[in-house]
Amino acid sequence: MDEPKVTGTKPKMSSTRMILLILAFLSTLAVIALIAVAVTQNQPLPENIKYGIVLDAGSSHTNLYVYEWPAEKENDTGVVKQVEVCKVEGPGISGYSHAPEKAGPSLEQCLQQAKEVIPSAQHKETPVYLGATAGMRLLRLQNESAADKVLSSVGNTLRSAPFNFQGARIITGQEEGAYGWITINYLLGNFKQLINLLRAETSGWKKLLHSLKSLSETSGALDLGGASTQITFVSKELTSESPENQLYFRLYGKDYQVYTHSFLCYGKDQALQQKLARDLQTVENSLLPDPCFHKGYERTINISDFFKNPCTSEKKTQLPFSQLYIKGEGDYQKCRENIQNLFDKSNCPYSSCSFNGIYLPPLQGDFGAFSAFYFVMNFLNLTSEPNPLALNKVTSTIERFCARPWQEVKTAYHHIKEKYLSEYCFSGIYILSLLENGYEFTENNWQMIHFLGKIESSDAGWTLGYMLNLTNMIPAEEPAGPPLSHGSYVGLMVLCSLVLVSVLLFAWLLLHKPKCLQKGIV
Ligand SMILES: O=P(O)(O)OP(=O)(O)OP(=O)(O)OC[C@H]1O[C@@H](n2cnc3c(O)ncnc32)[C@H](O)[C@@H]1O
Ligand SMILES: [Ca+2]
Repeated sequence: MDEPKVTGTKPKMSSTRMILLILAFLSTLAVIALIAVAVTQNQPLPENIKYGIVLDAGSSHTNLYVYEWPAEKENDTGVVKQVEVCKVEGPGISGYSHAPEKAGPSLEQCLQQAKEVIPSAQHKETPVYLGATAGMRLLRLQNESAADKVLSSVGNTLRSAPFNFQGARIITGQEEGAYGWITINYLLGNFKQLINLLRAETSGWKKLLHSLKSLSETSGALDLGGASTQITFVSKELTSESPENQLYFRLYGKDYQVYTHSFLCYGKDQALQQKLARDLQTVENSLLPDPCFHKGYERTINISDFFKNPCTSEKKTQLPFSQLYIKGEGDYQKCRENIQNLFDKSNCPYSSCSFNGIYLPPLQGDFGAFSAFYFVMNFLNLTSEPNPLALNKVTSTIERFCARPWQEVKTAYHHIKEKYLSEYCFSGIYILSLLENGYEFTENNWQMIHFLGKIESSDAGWTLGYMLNLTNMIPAEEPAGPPLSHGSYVGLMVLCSLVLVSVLLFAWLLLHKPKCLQKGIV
């Protein structure tokens, strides 16, 4: 009698078990699908690269830079990098004042190079900017219409290139200083906030600690061009005495109070012109013994156009000769005394000054010194990092170099352009004088100066900061991003799924108490 009951319940039990088994199987499948979707959906997309071009039309020459960055990370810090630099043949654009129509065509070869680096599908959307610096500032002072013609010629050439032309203009000395400061701090990762560091998958503890140190610190910027020089740094003691030297930035959620000044005529070429103009005041005949050039070195200078330059015009004198013959003496001490006269320390209308009555708050923090600061110190082997050399070592090296006869120097460095080689002695002494007499660096804070040409693959200079600003790539506030990195996100998904499977399994075991387990428990 009992038998039918037994045979009646048995199939019912196994079908429930079957359903549960199917459910468990399906939920496992669902979890696997969930993980698969999470992994593939959040896979970093193949990188969409964007490009930008900036032409640095300096006084001595023009450089074209191509930058690239991943489109998705536009607002992150430190993602833009230089992928190409092209040196334009010939002089800087201000050197075309007598034939302005030739200024534009001089850029064509480098534009061609940019066309080859940037995929043609992206040419139209790639912005191109030209910023002219001190050479054009001087030309504008000397001959405004010539400066306009030069700018219009370069504008026409850039407009006819296949890129997105965004303008060709003379930037101010303030901009030049500020963008140089932005460039080096962006490249050094000094604008990085803690959240960015935690988000970055690649940053190890070492990197994290290094960046934590610099979280509250920025590096000052020292730029030495051919015609002007800039000093820019964050100063806590910045007063409102001289508003034209004050800048305020809010970058990535932090406020910066920055001091900047650009000294026109204090780039290394114009400083030499100024020095010669002073020498011409006292010269007795057309022969000038010059302690800033090597013994045995000779150079002839044409006097006719010499005083047309705004950097020398104040010193204009009538001379009974049209050519000046310079004869090198190679005397560090005499040259230093001669150059020191370029820095007028006699009058300061502010609480503290650098020179020529220009406000300078107390120097603060590290400084990155680039352009000719780097070219010259690098040639003299004085850029030693990470342990910068002491000031007395730097001075004695320059002194010894200047004392070497010109023939010996020429033979030792026959591969270096004679124009550069002949001026390293003057430039080395000028750099020391500018930093020590001008800005009052001493042996105590000299080692805060780091001479740098590049930071990773990018040249130190104002161009990157200029582009970052004009393309709105440096936000005022910290951009909101995903709270977790891709790796952490996938890990979390896997963990959640495993917990889910375990819970389901546990629930099933509780509901059904398989005999084997019951026995075990009993
Ligand atoms: O900023 P401005 O004043 O407009 O000038 P620039 O932009 O043309 O100035 P650079 O920094 O390019 O160069 C500064 C000076 O260094 C010189 N220079 C460039 N490369 C050099 C090298 O390898 N060795 C020595 N001097 C160099 C150049 O001729 C200038 O006199
Ligand atoms: Ca420059």
